[in-house]
Amino acid sequence: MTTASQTMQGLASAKDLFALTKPRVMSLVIFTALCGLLAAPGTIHPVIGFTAILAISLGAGASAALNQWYEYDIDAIMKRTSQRPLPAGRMDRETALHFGIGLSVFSVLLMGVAVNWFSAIFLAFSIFFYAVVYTIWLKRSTPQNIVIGGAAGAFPPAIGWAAVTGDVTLMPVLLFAIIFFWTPPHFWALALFMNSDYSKAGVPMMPVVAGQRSTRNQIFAYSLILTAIAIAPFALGLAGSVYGVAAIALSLIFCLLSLQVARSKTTKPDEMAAEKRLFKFSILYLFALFAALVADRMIFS
Ligand code: HEM
Ligand SMILES: CC(C)=CCC/C(C)=C/CC/C(C)=C/COP(=O)(O)OP(=O)(O)O
Repeated sequence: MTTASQTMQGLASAKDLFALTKPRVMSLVIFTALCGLLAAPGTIHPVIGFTAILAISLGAGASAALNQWYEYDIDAIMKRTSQRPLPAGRMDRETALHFGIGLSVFSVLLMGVAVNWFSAIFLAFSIFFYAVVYTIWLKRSTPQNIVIGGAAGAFPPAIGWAAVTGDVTLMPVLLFAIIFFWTPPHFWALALFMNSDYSKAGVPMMPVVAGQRSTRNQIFAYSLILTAIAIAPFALGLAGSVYGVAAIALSLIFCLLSLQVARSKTTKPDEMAAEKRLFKFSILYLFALFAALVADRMIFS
């Protein structure tokens, strides 16, 4: 007979399995994939489209579980991550590994069988990139970890696109590039005010290795590149004026906030209002830019 406490434990581990998928971060990953799918030319049956997004969501969640399986040691050291299921001792590593591998295989097979094998291979590559290239290889070895490894988070819109068309053209490459160049300002803004966590854990994030001044300048440089790429779809005639206006306005705010970060001299996390503002806005930026792309497609097609 199942006791009340066993039922509670069962529920708690289901909650922890869900937590292992980093649902809040992945919500934006999934949204960009959905926008890639909706912005692609051609049509997809709604059930197949839904299945593609489900497969991407499961694959992204699986890669996050594998990330935490490997990182249980540094997650235990950092205050922000210390309450995750593994470092908090609510789940063993083997469970996380089996969950991550099982879900990865299922998501790729689902994509291949129900949608197309090009998208499935693309999804498998993204999972590999986040779990192995970023987490196992780069994160602990170079301050360029999030620049190169961040590519994993930039693939989903192109996977969504490929689910419809079966290929990748210039537009999904630009969508990839937008997220690729967005990731350093998004993450380094946070790394500036979370610097002590990363240095304590010995993770060579940019502010730890190159210092705050260099990181602030690089944030601004990446914001300028991001602006050029975000406007490119409009400038090249691949998106209409709704997207164009949104891209210009959002990127202008992004650059202004980055400039404030670049000009700030504070080294105290409590005083890093500009950095916190940029981090928060980075999330709104990507949501709004991709929403504008879909709105643009709906209006102009
Ligand atoms: C290597 C690349 C990236 C790194 C290192 C990174 C790191 C982080 C960290 C440390 C946080 C704060 C804590 C947390 O909620 O876990 C965060 C928050 C967030 N990230 Fe990223 N991120 C990256 C790429 C991305 C990408 C590609 C997306 C989506 C397209 C994204 C979306 C978000 C969202 C939505 C949040 C806020 C979560 C919340 O509200 O709690 N991130 N990111
Ligand atoms: C389809 C597919 C496979 C998508 C993957 C999407 C992806 C790579 C997102 C990366 C975002 C993310 C959770 C970064 C956290 O970095 P971290 O792990 O260094 O952060 P932490 O310090 O919070 O653990």
